[in-house]
Amino acid sequence: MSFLAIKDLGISFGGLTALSSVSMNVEKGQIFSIIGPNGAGKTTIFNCISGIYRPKRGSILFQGQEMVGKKPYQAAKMGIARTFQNIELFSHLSTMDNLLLGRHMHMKSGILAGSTFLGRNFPAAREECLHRERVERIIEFLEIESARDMPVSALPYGTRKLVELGRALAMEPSLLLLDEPTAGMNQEEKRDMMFWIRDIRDDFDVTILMVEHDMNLVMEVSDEIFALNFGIKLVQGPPHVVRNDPGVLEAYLGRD
Ligand SMILES: Nc1ncnc2c1ncn2[C@@H]1O[C@H](COP(=O)(O)OP(=O)(O)OP(=O)(O)O)[C@@H](O)[C@H]1O
Repeated sequence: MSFLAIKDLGISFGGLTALSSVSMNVEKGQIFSIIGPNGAGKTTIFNCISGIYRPKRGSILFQGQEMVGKKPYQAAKMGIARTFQNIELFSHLSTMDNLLLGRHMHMKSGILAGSTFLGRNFPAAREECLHRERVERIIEFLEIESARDMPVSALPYGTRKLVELGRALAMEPSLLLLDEPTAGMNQEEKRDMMFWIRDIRDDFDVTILMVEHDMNLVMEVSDEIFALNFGIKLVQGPPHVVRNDPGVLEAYLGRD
């Protein structure tokens, strides 16, 4: 059974069919990209997987469990974390605090209890230390030490993207959904992001599902690619197959 098996997924908004009978299989440990022109339905697939949208038809089996009907917090508890097209962080809080919030669902005693007990022997304080250690590891891994205590609002855009990625990692997901991880980045930041994505898969033992417009990055980093247009599957396959698919070429370059 596939790690993530999407079958016959369909959803409409008013008269607009955003996804029409979409099926795809993602295997454990893959870097799997979803591509397609603007409005093709890519983010809608993410929203269905993470419980933000409830599809009208079809099923989404994640490690054998049905996700359709689950709420976003349930998807998170089951090991699905995501980043957003437009960065979603608490901009007045520090990098550290944003990442600690990512650990929230693993906390037994809550952030407040952990940070208000002074004695290190209180269970809540001990737990808080463990969470901070985990977060420190992620900060080190993403090389954002200099941003640790700064409010997110004061950070450059590329660093904020990394903080959002760090917060998703802090949730210890087994499936990470990255929605346009390099949007708004310069070439150097994009290259760095490509290495992060590979390293994250390898070091954090996480399967990565990514929506991305930068075709160079997609072709270089993906094990498997799913292309769609107008909510309809064009092709699924490894980069060399998708790159040469006539339907994909037409969707991106036009008929002529
Ligand atoms: N909540 C919603 N209400 C109405 N229409 C929606 C909603 N969510 C998505 N759509 C529509 O569904 C279609 C697919 O949108 P989606 O955001 O999934 O596209 P996308 O492939 O991610 O596009 P982009 O690359 O521009 O982000 C679009 O026509 C969009 O306007």
